[in-house]
Amino acid sequence: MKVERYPEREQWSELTKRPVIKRERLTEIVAGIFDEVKNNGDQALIDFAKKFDSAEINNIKISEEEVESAENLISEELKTAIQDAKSNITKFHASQIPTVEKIETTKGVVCWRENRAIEKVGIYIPGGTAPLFSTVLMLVIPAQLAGCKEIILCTPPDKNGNVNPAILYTAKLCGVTQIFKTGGAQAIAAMTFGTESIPNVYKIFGPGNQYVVAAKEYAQNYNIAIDMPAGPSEVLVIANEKAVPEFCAADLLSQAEHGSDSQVIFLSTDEKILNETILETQKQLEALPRNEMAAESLKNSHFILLNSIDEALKFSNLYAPEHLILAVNDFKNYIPKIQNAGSVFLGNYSCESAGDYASGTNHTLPTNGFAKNYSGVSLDSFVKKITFQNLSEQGLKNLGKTIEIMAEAEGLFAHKNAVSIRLKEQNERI
Ligand SMILES: NC(=O)c1ccc[n+]([C@@H]2O[C@H](COP(=O)([O-])OP(=O)(O)OC[C@H]3O[C@@H](n4cnc5c(N)ncnc54)[C@H](O)[C@@H]3O)[C@@H](O)[C@H]2O)c1
Ligand SMILES: N[C@H](CO)Cc1c[nH]c[nH+]1
Ligand SMILES: [Zn+2]
Repeated sequence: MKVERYPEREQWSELTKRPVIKRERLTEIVAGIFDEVKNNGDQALIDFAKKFDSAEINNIKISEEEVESAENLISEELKTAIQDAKSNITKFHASQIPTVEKIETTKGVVCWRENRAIEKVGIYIPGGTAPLFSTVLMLVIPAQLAGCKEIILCTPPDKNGNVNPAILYTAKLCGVTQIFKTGGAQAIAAMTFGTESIPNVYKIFGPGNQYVVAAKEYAQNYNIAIDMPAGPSEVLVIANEKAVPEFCAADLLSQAEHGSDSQVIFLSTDEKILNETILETQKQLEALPRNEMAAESLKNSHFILLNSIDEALKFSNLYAPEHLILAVNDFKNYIPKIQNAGSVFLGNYSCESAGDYASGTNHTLPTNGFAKNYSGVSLDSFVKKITFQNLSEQGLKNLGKTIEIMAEAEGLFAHKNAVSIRLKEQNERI
């Protein structure tokens, strides 16, 4: 845990660096895994499961019986919670279904856009440090609402060769039937090339560790689209004198526990709140079960005292956090100043876990500064938008001259002629 008081602006870029493995090293590892999967298909996935997950598996595809029996392995309480979360996530994402609007740009010239769902999509569900069945909801619900025809799901096996029953239950609840036991870069490679068991897809979605993120980036060399770089979790909390240190510490730890390469940042304008939050973070860390990861992650994390909330927001926009918590009472005044963030939590009661599980927003979000240029997953991520236009005879007459002049100026006479030939015909007919 590093503490900085009023750092100079020149120090800010150092303070916004994430603890990442060298990109060249990651690409080298991922390229090797892609080659193996391309050449050896399912056998490579079986070998990688042994190497990386310590799992002996024979079949990559999870059988219907395995999926069916998962329902009996989880509590009724958990099933109800998953269904509650599903309902909110569905409500929020259904509200993103666009309506088609036809626009007459010039009299007789009508343009519009229609959505078409991406036909084949691959969903990655992380399973290394925690079985993230909540991510199944976050990805399959918008895929189904968008109308994707084929949705396949890959997730790593545990060391007994099994997949957590909550992942299987949630997948079935959301209507996914093709589930495969493979994780990491090899799962991304399998969805890129296809194997004997796993179909290839057009777009790959889902968060994961640095290997998964690098693999998704690499998959783009093979004409595969991806949602975004959604890597190790991060949160930045901005707190003033009205913040509650216990709440801030709990939020910081909630993201720190995701992995040793997660990063949490605390910015405060109040020395007392800063000091109390540091103490509270230590105290809550000690009381946390399975706290090794959070303890490691806190070593990469910064607690920083700044002069004002405006200054904190400038820092935050430079950092571009996956999650931003504004633990200030007058948060409304600051919303317009937020430029770069994946998802924002306003006020003392908007804990980040709400967005992780059940408020309705999507938790698959850009990390590592990519909130500067990417959005989190939404219904839009699962659709392509096709533009349409219809020009009436009169419409082309109205716009034709403009097109002809521009085409001629670009030296593209065939373009010009496509208009002229029609207008000539029109004139001759009149
Ligand atoms: N940004 C987001 O939206 C978001 C959402 C949820 C989770 N996350 C993040 O997802 C990550 C999940 O990571 P995870 O590790 O728990 O699960 P994971 O499923 O992403 O990765 C596990 C896989 O990593 C591979 N792997 C592990 N060590 C390797 C090595 N040395 N070389 C090559 N491959 C290796 C293995 O194949 C293993 O199956 C966490 O960092 C979490 O913070 C991010
Ligand atoms: N915080 C993660 C995104 O960074 C999502 C998650 C899933 N389960 C718990 N948390
Ligand atoms: Zn989380």
